[in-house]
Amino acid sequence: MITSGEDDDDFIRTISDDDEIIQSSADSEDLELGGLTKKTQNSRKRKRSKDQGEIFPVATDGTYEKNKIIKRRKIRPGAAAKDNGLMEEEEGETWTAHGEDDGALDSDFEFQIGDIDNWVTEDLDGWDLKGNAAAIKITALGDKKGVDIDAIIARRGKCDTVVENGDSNHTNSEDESQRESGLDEVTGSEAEGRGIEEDEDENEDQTLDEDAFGMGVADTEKEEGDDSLAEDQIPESSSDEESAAEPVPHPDDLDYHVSSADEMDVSEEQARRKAFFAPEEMEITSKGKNKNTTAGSFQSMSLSRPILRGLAAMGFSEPTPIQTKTIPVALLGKDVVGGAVTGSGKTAAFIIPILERLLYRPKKIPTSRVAILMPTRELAVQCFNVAKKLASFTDVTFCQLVGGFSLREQESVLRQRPDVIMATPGRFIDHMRNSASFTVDTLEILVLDEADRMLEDGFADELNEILTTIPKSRQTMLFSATMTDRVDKLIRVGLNRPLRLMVDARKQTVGTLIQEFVRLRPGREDRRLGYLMYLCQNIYTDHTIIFFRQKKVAHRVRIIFGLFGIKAAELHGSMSQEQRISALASFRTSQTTHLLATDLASRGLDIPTVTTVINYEAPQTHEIYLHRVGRTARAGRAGRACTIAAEPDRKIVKQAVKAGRAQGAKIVSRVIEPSLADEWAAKCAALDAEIDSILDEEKEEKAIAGAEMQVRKGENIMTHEDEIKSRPKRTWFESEKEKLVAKKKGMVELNGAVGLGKKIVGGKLSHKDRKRLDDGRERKEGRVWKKGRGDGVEVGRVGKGKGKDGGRGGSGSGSGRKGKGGKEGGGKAKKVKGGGRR
Ligand SMILES: Nc1ncnc2c1ncn2[C@@H]1O[C@H](COP(=O)(O)OP(=O)(O)OP(=O)(O)O)[C@@H](O)[C@H]1O
Repeated sequence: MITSGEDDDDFIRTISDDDEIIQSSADSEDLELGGLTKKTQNSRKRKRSKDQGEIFPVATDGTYEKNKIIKRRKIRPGAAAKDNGLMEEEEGETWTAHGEDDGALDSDFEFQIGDIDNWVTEDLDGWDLKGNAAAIKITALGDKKGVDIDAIIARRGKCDTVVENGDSNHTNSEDESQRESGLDEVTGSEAEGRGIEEDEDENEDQTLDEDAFGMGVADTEKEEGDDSLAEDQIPESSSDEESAAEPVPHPDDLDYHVSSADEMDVSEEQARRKAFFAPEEMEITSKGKNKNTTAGSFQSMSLSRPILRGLAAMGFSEPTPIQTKTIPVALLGKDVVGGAVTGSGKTAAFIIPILERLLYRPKKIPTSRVAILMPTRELAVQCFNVAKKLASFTDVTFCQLVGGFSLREQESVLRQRPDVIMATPGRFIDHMRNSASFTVDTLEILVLDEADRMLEDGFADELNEILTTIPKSRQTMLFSATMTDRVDKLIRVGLNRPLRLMVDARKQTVGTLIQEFVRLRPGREDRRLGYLMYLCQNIYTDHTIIFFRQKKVAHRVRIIFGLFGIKAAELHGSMSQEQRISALASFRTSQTTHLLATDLASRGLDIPTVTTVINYEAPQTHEIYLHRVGRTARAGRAGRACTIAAEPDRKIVKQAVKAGRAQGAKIVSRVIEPSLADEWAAKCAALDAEIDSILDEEKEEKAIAGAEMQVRKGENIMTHEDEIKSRPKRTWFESEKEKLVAKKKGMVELNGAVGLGKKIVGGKLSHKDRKRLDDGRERKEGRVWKKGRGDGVEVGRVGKGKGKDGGRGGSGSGSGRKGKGGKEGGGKAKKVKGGGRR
């Protein structure tokens, strides 16, 4: 609806602004579009088109219920950036303190990636959903591959290592029979023979409760004492540089921990939520039935033919429950908060309506209209590929802005104004502030995927910055498998009366997942590796992700796997972006059988072939446990999660078992004969010296590679000195100190003060923080102009006068962003909206 006569040419309110749906027929000649007749609309449309304005309709059931006409876009002249192919090189990565982002959100981290095309990464990552190995062209990744640990292992293996490979050459059918034979060998809970105990009937439950570790969830008093003991042990048992923070109950776990006082808070919180969300709050079951809406097929959603063809190409015949709920609402342009268990199709739930809406965009002038933010580079790449596939029969264009890839290549892609931008928040802000070719003024849809993870990483300020900079007339959709209080705060700041669409919100793992626990009795904690080796050599011999709390341990175990001839890949933040992509690709295509990962891989990764997740130790929180085990049993497939648990893991195991039982999940206890684990532990221990030599060799190779990189960097600087000096300094929206404070705050909220104290005292600055501090020093030396809101204000925490909801107040003044040519810009003073968003 047009707000006023004067600005009708500028702005027509969206359906989300007044929540009013105008039912109309597409066939009607006098169709009302936002209060105008079609005829009038068309004439306005032509006028706007002339004026470079845009219309982005909100459609549902094949009809436009209301057109959303956004503010006339002020096209920023494309900067005449000269891309001389120079890339800023980074120092080699080092092991960083625990709790670091694993590099996932490091906007500063940049690699030269050779031939990689940021537009089309299908060749790059080969995440072909059918697992087509031929589609993978990892070799095109350029020369910054990092040190090849496999080559070192192979080289040393030839010289002086002889490792008996045990039973590593199992076929799949052998694995299956091994798993089944375990089931046959149920020996009762007291026995320590190999086998599995099924948690099937009441009596057996009791036996498990008494004996199996973590299963006695009813025995609260006793276990309360045990827990405190376990907590005491945590700092001891994980005291290296990446020591893990003490587990504390997550807000999501409140169901299991609330005291009566807490219950009051919960009900208050529920009341607040009720007041905030749109009244149509919907909860449905996994069967897709809901009294508020009609469950339907994709066809009944009246999606356009190109979208239906894309769905068919993906093999999606019926929508999943979260898709059934989300797509019709998102097509209306409404804000959405979506929650559903892992692997339930949340990605397509927001991609499909976005594509449908984009089909009707004006095409004359390319415009970036959609931004999708997600916590890790891997997820952005994965989402990019899903979207590309779904859009195969459309002309919608995409790009990805993720850390680890060339800023300048991304800038040149942005200049082509792709319709959809998939990004990690850090890199998105970097471009938002520093790339002349990018403006967020035209964005109409914002998606925050895995929002809770983005907040955990201390990126609340970044998200706030984004939410308060993108036009508030946008549609915002937020998704996560878990909802936390921090997510709720974000929702209040960034969303407008969202519809809350929850699917099986209380069932926290999928029904097709079997959860196994292997108990390490007190005194046997140091045999953990032996148990893992036994499992991976005999039971879970392929398609298995193993999660570690510490990168260092993952890497060491990776070497051990290599020495025993197990084809394994690792994935964590101490690897270069190319190594990460290559590792994932090899695992996706079964070139490697095991993926050894940190929690970098715990969220969102969708690898349909994963049959097993092993937790080398329990994660810090129940919430992370849910995400980890959610890497298997996806989209209705079967899967197993096997957690190796010792005393320090008791609390998380207890929560997992209690939650699992509450939802009727299958929980089993696997008993492994101690002598078998001891045997493997001894074999591994015998390799200690060899592993240390391999690590030394790797260190040396890294040092050489680092030195070579510095030489190349020096040469580049000498050759292109003038151009480099003429580049405007990149800016950041908050000071380094503020950034560190925000990060610490995020950690406190997630892990409690104990974990934080350890990290600050013992931890060292991450590469990212170091670089930011360096940048800060540089900025102090010279006057640097920043782009965007508040143009002309010196770098720092500018315009942070927040409204009630965290929106930004104040007004920008002046102008002057240094253009690519190095000239101080004389751009127009830009009006900055006062008050918070909603
Ligand atoms: N309608 C559908 N029919 C069949 N398969 C589907 C459908 N929608 C999605 N899938 C498949 O389900 C799997 C999981 O989807 P997706 O990765 O979007 O889950 P998710 O809910 O985002 O999980 P997570 O919370 O772990 O990120 C993917 O392999 C996807 O191809």
